[in-house]
Amino acid sequence: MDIKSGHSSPVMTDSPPISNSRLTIRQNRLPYSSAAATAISQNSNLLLTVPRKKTGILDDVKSNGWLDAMKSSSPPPTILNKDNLTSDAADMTYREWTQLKYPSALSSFEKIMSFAKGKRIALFLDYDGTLSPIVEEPDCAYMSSAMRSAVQNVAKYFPTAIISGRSRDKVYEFVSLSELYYAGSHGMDIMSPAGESLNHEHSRTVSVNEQGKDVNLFQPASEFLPMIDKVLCSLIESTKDIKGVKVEDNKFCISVHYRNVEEKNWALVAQCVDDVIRTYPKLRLTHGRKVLEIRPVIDWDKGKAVTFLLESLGLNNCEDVLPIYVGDDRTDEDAFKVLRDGPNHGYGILVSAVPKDSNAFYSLCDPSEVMEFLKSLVTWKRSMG
Ligand SMILES: O=P(O)(O)OC[C@H]1O[C@H](O[C@H]2O[C@H](CO)[C@@H](O)[C@H](O)[C@H]2O)[C@H](O)[C@@H](O)[C@@H]1O
Repeated sequence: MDIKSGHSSPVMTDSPPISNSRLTIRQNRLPYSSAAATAISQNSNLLLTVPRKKTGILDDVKSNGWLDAMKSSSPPPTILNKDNLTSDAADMTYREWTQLKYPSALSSFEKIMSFAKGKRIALFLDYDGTLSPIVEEPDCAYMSSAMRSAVQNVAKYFPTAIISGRSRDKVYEFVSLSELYYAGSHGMDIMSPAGESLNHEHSRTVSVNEQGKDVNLFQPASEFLPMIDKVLCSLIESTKDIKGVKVEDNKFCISVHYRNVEEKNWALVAQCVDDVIRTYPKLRLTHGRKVLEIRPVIDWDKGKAVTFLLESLGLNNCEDVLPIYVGDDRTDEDAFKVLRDGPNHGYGILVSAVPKDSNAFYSLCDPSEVMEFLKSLVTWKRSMG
């Protein structure tokens, strides 16, 4: 990769840049690592008494905490909505969390807007769990038309980008608003609205299908496409007998969903993924909501995509700019961190119905509150004249 410019550049890194809280298969030895395999092959007694892949998987995965990471990756459906909290205690804990740690962006709206006064707002929105509710079937994560209108309205006043782990095509199909910026594949596939440029020497112009309008693309991981395609085929093949698994092609990354897999088979899903990707040191694995995500080991994530887009929009390092990022997933933390610690100070807003630690400043409970927040932004902007 040879990307030279004043813009942030993706750089190959040797070790997987994953935070400590995020457990990975590679960091946590899985059953049947090469060391274990060597030990077994050197001891024929062991070979007889420890049947490969039958016992040991669960024990090893459990002792590494890896299965716990898979279990805790998404709140159970019973507590997904604020109206549905299972007990008064849970309700109280959530309220304390919003009061003491991550205040509601709706209750704090005036405070946020007093800080925004005289500033240009740039808006970044995650898709799944933020604009659409989490559902069992990834292909059915539709956005309501009310939410689409809210996004459309807010984009009339503020530059708005959708930043998603999904492929850009897929998220564009769901959102269907041509006036937005889109960053698919966790920011590795960035597209300007028609007629706009990303202002980067390595962006390229392509015609988009229906109306043949020109858009500008930036794809820092394009050299990994052949490898990702190969891994995609292997993963589809190796998991085909596990009921409920869904392998999703997100172009520059792959999602292996286990939401609909019986919990007793989660270790098997992990094993299949590890078996395939262990021979690809240029790929890394992260955890999403009941999903294992495989992507290239480049120094690029949703946070980098936010910085790139601010640069493209000429809003980088400007004191009169307030970026706001709304997201629900672990991968959104990279963007929250950039807005919290980087030169482009702004607000991360975590969408969560359960208390959790985050680099965000504020919180919203669910997509319906996200919609309310977007509408409030529009009302505020109109009231400013
Ligand atoms: O960055 P995002 O827009 O939040 O995308 C992250 C992943 O979202 C999707 O999976 C999640 O939502 C599904 C639909 O609600 C749900 O069934 C699944 O369990 C969740 O993990 C998407 O399918 C993935 O490809 C994205 O990476």
